[in-house]
Amino acid sequence: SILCFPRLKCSPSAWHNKYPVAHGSRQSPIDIVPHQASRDPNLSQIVLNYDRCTSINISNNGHSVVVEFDDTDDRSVIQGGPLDNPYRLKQFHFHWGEKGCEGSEHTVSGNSYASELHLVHWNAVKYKTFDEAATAPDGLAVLGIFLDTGDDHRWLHTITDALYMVKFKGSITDFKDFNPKCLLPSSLHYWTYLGSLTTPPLHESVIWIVLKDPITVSEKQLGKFRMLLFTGEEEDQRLRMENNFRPPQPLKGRKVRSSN
Ligand SMILES: COc1ccc(CNS(=O)(=O)c2ccc(S(N)(=O)=O)s2)cc1
Ligand SMILES: [Zn+2]
Repeated sequence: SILCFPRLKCSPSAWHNKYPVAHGSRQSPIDIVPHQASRDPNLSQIVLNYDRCTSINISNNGHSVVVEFDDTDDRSVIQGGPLDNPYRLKQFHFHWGEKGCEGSEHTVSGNSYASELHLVHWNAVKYKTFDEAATAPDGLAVLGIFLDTGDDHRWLHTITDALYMVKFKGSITDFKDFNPKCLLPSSLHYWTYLGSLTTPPLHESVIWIVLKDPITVSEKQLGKFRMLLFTGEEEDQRLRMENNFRPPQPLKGRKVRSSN
């Protein structure tokens, strides 16, 4: 369909043609309505053990900018909360808009944030590889963090300073010694629900943990993400990477739980 014309980006509303699960029963993102979320006293706090994490590289995959980690052992994991065992950190990436009032994937009572950071983890206790976990109902745990605009974020410059190196789709460069702990808000209070990847292949394999409190970054810092391109160096068309967020999907009876 025209919505998937090779030169144009394939829009979310057309994804169902190639990925019928796009109309599935546990798709992400969703609109989170705080007072409709059920406080669950059995939900413990989430624990992030990122102290020995090993970042490897930063790349532009044509959808977002991605920082990948060494996930060959349990050196950096998320556990607790809704998770039955530790999940290994594999990568983090961002979603953002073309202006500050939209860009996040999850919304809160219909309101968008300027951007959303996703830290992707996989269940290496139950599954042998990330790809196997990515197709299992409890295979992935993605920690979502909202980005609000305001003052400069004191550590985000380590990422935004590297973005010029990965301007084009398919570019990649070393990115060592980055600990994502510096991108966390002060509170780890969260909402959690069962969902999916928000980009194709849209696998319904994600336990979502969305932090209630946003971090603050400046418009200037966010603007640097918008100088990335969806297109490769060899392509004649230059499409700026922005609005790489999927809109909220039907809840279809799912329950959103809230930590205390
Ligand atoms: C088996 O083949 C596969 C398996 C898995 C993927 C995507 N995996 S991924 O971690 O890059 C993510 C994509 C979107 C993410 S979001 N916005 O929901 O956090 S995470 C691709 C091919
Ligand atoms: Zn994402």
